[in-house]
This record gives sequence, C-alpha cells and structure tokens, in this order.
Amino acid sequence: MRKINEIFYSLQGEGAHAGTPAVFVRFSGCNLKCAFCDTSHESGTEMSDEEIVEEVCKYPCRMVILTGGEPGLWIDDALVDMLHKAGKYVSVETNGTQILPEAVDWVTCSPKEGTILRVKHVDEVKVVYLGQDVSPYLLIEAKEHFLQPCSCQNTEEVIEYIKKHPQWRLSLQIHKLINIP
Ligand SMILES: C[S@@+](CC[C@H](N)C(=O)[O-])C[C@H]1O[C@@H](n2cnc3c(N)ncnc32)[C@H](O)[C@@H]1O
Ligand SMILES: Nc1nc2[nH]cc(C(=O)O)c2c(=O)[nH]1
Ligand code: SF4
Ligand SMILES: [Mg+2]
Repeated sequence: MRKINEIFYSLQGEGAHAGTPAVFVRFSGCNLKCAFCDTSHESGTEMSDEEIVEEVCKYPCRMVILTGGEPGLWIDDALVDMLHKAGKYVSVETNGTQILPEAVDWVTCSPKEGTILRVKHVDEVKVVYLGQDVSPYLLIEAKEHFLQPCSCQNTEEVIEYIKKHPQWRLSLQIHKLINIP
C-alpha cells in the first residue's frame, strides 16, 4: 500500500512537457521542508498498486506524473512496471535526493540547496530560482535546464538572469496562470 495525497487529471504545467495532458499521482510525505513549497501533501489515503493504476486508467492520456511530496521515497519497480503494462509513460518529479527505479521514462529533477543528489539519470533539471547560485546545477547532465519563478512572483528577475546566462530556459507554472490544477 502507498499513501496517496491526490490523483488528478490536468496538463503538465512545467518544464519541457508543459501543455501535455497527464494524470498526476501525488504521494504523501517528503524528506525536505522547502520554505517555498507550494504543495500540502501530508494528508493521504492508503491505496494498493491495483487501485492506483485503476484510478490512473480512468483518464485517456498516456502520461502519468508521479509527484508529491517526494515520490523517490515511495516508488519502486513494481509500480512503474504495472503502469507500463497499462500502456502509460511514467514521468517523475523529484528533488533528486533518492535513487529512482531505472525503468522510469522521464525524470524531472528539481535540486534544492544544501542537499546531496543521488538520482542517477536526469532528463530535465528545473530549479526554483530565488537568487541563489544556480551555476553548479548546469553540471547535471540533462536534455534541458530550466529556471522556474517561485509561485509566479519573480518572473522578471528570472528572465533577466536567463538573458545573461542563456544555457537556461524559462519554465512558467502555466497551470497557475490559467487557473487549472
Ligand atoms: C511540489 S514538488 C514535488 C516533487 C519533488 N518533491 C520536488 O521538489 O521536485 C513539484 C515541483 O514544484 C516545484 N515547486 C515547489 N514549490 C514551488 C513554488 N512555490 N514555486 C515554483 N515551483 C515550486 C518543485 O521545485 C518541483 O519542481
Ligand atoms: N498542472 C500541474 N503541473 C505540474 N507539474 C508539476 C507539478 C507538481 O506539483 O509536481 C504540477 C502540478 O501540481 N500541476
Ligand atoms: S522537496 Fe518538493 S515536495 Fe518536498 S518540500 Fe521541497 S518542493 Fe515541497
Ligand atoms: Mg505543483
């Protein structure tokens, strides 16, 4: 059984897949307590993998986004295999502190200051920008490196930084701009 905070159908709002319809599976619980975290994930219901997959399959899209909380604490090969057998593409939103199942199709790593990265394979890096030194995160091998404004509040600052450091791309949280989950 796994503790699930919510399962909902929306569009990926962030990063390289922004705009793609996806079912979000939000796991309860995290190993970090980021002051800026925009998600209350502590409450949850225990669900079996069969129940999780059944709920996911109520929606017609292929992409499933495992998030939280920190999904890296809670997911394993068995769940990823079951989602694959149901025909799904499995994407994970992680803070990067945990080793993930290798079969995951897409890893979005959002590293946090003062943590040690244990994730082995990263497809995109997506840093919440608050004026910190983000240059070390360019050394993480990935297809794309995104900076994301914090709660859409410092977009100008992020744009100015990216124009000076064009290795980065802007990730807007479009779901917050268009008021969808
Ligand atoms: C709620 S976290 C859950 C997954 C994982 N714990 C992590 O931090 O990547 C999902 C994404 O939202 C980002 N995020 C959290 N709070 C934010 C905020 N206030 N503004 C912008 N992005 C935020 C995180 O950095 C992460 O990329
Ligand atoms: N629409 C939408 N896109 C998202 N991308 C990552 C999210 C997350 O909380 O992990 C998220 C979210 O909460 N909503
Ligand atoms: S690691 Fe992710 S879920 Fe955990 S507190 Fe930070 S932003 Fe929130
Ligand atoms: Mg979110």
